[in-house]
Amino acid sequence: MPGRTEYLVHPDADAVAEAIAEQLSIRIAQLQAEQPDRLVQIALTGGRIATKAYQRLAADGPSSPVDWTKVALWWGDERFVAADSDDRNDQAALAALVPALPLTDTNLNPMPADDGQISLDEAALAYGAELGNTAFDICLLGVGPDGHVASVFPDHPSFEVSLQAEADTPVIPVRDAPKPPPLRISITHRVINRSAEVWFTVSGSDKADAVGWAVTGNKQVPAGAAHGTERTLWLLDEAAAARIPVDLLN
Ligand SMILES: O=C(O)[C@H](O)[C@@H](O)[C@H](O)[C@H](O)COP(=O)(O)O
Repeated sequence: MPGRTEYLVHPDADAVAEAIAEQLSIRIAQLQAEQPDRLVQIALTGGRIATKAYQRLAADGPSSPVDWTKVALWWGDERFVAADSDDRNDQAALAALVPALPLTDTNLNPMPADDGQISLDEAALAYGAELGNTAFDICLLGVGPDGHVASVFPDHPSFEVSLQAEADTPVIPVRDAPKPPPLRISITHRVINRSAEVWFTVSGSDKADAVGWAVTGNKQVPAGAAHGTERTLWLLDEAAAARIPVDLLN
């Protein structure tokens, strides 16, 4: 069952990135205070706004209220390219966070890269096995202008497969993605929707239609079919929030 939905609208993209970083610090620290004996499970997203938020978290560094040694970082999707490719979603996050925070390999769960040995299908299966039944405390999701989340695209086989994913295939290979590069690995709606909290991170007027569709329950867009079991939080700038019905914002 979907939990409550909340909206935090900020003037511009920089303010949204600040808010994502601040909200993450607060919520992770809260979870750690409540349950000190376990790792807090976070799924990261690629995208410009999330990257700015990671840089902000890194800048907070030692003054952060979060015990980063007790956080597990996952990725919601990845471009199936070489490990050192700038095209990978994890590169920006790792470049910002790892030098600044006490994160070691035990905290990091990047998706497999195309090393010329592992196939796309094997990579998706391997990540699914690593993930197992993990339910994210927070699953961050960027949103494309078409309403895609992770690497699940509208009017594309990935969406149907994502909605129908079985427990033993929580992570899927994606081919012919409409946004390059064409080969990708993605968590499915099964995984997204078992997260306690799903946080959408969105900025820019080109996202306004997609946001409007998603928040009014349009199940034809991947973002509209994604929600947290406890909370779905939209972190947006005013331009991206332009088509959210006023009564939802109040
Ligand atoms: O794998 C990708 O191609 C990106 O990660 C992509 O899915 C991104 O998350 C959204 O398009 C939002 O990106 P922006 O925040 O940059 O608009």
